[in-house]
Amino acid sequence: MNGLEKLVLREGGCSAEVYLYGAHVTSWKNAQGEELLFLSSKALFEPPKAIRGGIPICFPQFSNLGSQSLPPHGFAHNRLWALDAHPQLDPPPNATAAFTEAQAVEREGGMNGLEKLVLREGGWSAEVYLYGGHVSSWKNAQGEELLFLSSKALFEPPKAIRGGIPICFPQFSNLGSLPPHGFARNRLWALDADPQLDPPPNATAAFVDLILSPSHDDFKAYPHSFEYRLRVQLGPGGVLTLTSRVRNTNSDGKPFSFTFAYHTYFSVSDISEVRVEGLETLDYLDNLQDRSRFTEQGDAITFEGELDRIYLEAPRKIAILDHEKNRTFLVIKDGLPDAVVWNPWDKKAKAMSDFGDEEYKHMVCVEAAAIEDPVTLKPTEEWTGRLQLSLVPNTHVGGSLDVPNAL
Ligand SMILES: O=P(O)(O)OC[C@H]1O[C@@H](O)[C@H](O)[C@@H](O)[C@@H]1O
Repeated sequence: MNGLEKLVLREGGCSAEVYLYGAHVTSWKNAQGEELLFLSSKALFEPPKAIRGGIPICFPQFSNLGSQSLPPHGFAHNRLWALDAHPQLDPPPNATAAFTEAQAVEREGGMNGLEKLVLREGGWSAEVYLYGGHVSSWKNAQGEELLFLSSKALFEPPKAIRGGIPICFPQFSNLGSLPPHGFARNRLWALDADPQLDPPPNATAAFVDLILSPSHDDFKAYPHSFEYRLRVQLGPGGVLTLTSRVRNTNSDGKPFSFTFAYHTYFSVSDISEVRVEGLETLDYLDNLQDRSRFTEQGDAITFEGELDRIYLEAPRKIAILDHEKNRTFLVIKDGLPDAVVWNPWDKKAKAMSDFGDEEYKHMVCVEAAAIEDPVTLKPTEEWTGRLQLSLVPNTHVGGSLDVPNAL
């Protein structure tokens, strides 16, 4: 209500709602959806007024039984509470009980005061900025950063963050009238209080749900109503999963189309030692040659210069082998038929103000995407595009790297 943030707990068909304002439980429903708490139809969700109904917390004073200087029932019910990242209380013994993502998610001030969420799971961590719905960091249990983030990345809206996982939506590159890569990466997303998606079955996974709806200006440039929900989840073994759900909420009965990419920047030790496997023999559009169509000939993609290609109908799994680090990134994609591979090399690196001259040596973008056939949604239809990233050791077989087995 009134933009106040709430958390929704769900368990076995039952649900409860908790507002950060007042730490106020406002709803408790049985599996038949019947409300069990009273909430006045005239309740105001307007701080500093307390919410009439639900479970207000009277603290540090009940009624007027105390100091005259405290308001009746104290002040806890009129304050904005925060998610507690270190609750010093065990999770519920019943693993199916719902508890807030506060268990493993910390809300912190990031660069330039932009807010970020930190997910933690088994020593691994990931960071997500509300600005851009942008994953800026993914670290293993040894604290090594697995995503590339430029030392010159600007955290200055409306500039996109250079590195991590920018989201290209509703347009990839300049394939349309919108700014390059659309606008999702330059907007402030909100925490999604009602993600309409069950919590991960594994209760230990840390996750956060974000939502983006078009602003007035976005609507002028892209005249469609949509809800874009993004879940970022860090699961056991450090598996990082991004699930995007875009719904057409147009009331004019019109469909709309978009192109999309998870523009993932992987951190690699030396680009000239990197191989991308899984895209061999595919057709691709070469962005460096007016998007002309070619067929990949080599047995893996290696890098000796600038490369900027859209591989069409790419398989679900792609591997990025980092020879020097003896490790492989596995990219698993669903709902995303294409895959972009990009390295700017030296000249283009120098031309980018938010990218170090030599940094192209330590990054490669492999982007799960939907480009050649734009996604079209009729009103009420929803599209899901999922990206799953994991890290495995390289397997050497007779001197060559045997990734298909790992896949
Ligand atoms: O500088 P931007 O807008 O973040 O784009 C970076 C690159 O993104 C890639 O996805 C494109 O294929 C490239 O052509 C582009 O240069």
